[in-house]
Amino acid sequence: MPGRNFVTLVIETSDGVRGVGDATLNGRELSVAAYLNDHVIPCLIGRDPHRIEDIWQFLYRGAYWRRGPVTMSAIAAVDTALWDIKGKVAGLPLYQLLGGASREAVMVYGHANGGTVEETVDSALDYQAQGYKAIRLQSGIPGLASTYGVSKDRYFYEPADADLPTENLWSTEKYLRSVPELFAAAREALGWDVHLLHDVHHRLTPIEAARLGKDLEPYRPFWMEDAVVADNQESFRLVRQHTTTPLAVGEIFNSVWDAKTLIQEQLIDYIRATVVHAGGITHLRRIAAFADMFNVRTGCHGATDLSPVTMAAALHFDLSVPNFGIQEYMRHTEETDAVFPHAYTFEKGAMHPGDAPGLGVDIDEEAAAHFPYKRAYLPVNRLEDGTMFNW
Ligand SMILES: O=C(O)C(=O)C[C@H](O)[C@H](O)CO
Ligand SMILES: [Mg+2]
Repeated sequence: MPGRNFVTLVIETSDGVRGVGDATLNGRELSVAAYLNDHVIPCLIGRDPHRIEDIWQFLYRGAYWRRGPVTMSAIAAVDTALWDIKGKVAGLPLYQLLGGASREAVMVYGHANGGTVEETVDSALDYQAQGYKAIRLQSGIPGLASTYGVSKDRYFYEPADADLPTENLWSTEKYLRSVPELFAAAREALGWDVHLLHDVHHRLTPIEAARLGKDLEPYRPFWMEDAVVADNQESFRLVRQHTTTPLAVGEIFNSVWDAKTLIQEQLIDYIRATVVHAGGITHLRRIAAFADMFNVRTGCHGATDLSPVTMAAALHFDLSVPNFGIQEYMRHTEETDAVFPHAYTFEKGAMHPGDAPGLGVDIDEEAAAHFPYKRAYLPVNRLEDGTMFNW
């Protein structure tokens, strides 16, 4: 694909109905492609495409080796393509099969970023002028050469940027000083009628995250995302004890088990698991239903490494699910949009999946063939003394 890699699965039934699914795992794309080609696709031939649940269980339980990003992204692609097929056969947009619309459209948040506070606020004003009701703020950190989330381009961001991983340097002290200043300046410039979000990208300890949450409270952020690494879900207890800043986590989760304690103990407010990395529509619905019992709302990951196929699937899910919170929206380039013609639309800070049967998105394989795979790694992060750190 232009500027980045996507793994797209196309399933065609014996009646000639075509479904598409996204299986992209940024920086590790070929592992999912191999899992699909070598282990999943042979099991699909000859099966009834309408038995979505049975096929999901077959691939999940049947593999014996459960979960993990590679397995769950591959299952997600199959599941998404099968829901697309079911919608097309029924002649209905997917959200109708999921229970129908629970709202008119879904609120999305855009990404404002810049090298300095001024640049980031300027970018946020631009998003506000475009009608966005929610904006994520990421700014360069004084004293650090480069930081995740801060793009060189105002609209398009692709962190998997090099043939071998780029190495960034990190300082928690410098970072913790800079974010409250950014939020203060943003509230001053943008006012209070817009939601402001921030992504910590797993870089704080629980007590550091607690401090940042408290420091941001006066600016009423919509959420603080990925405040700490969630491998140990209990870590969030400490953050939760100290701050009323809402917490979001889960873009790297691949099953409900990654979030069980977080949800059950109400340690988070938003679950960010999404279609492609969390087992497709079928499994994401299960996560959302569980979360709903504990007042946790959805906030699906929607960076550009999630293809327009995932974007469409997420929008159908978002429109139908009762406990929808917000949807991340990072627009794709025009070239990417041309390869994936789609029915979804953006208007006044909200999106709608459209009413085309199925997902309402397809891949133009001829156009895609002009953009061969090119290895691209996500960056890595080190502390200033050279210690490997979280990215
Ligand atoms: O969109 C976000 O919140 C991200 O953190 C983006 C991720 O870094 C990106 O999807 C990694 O591939
Ligand atoms: Mg994130």
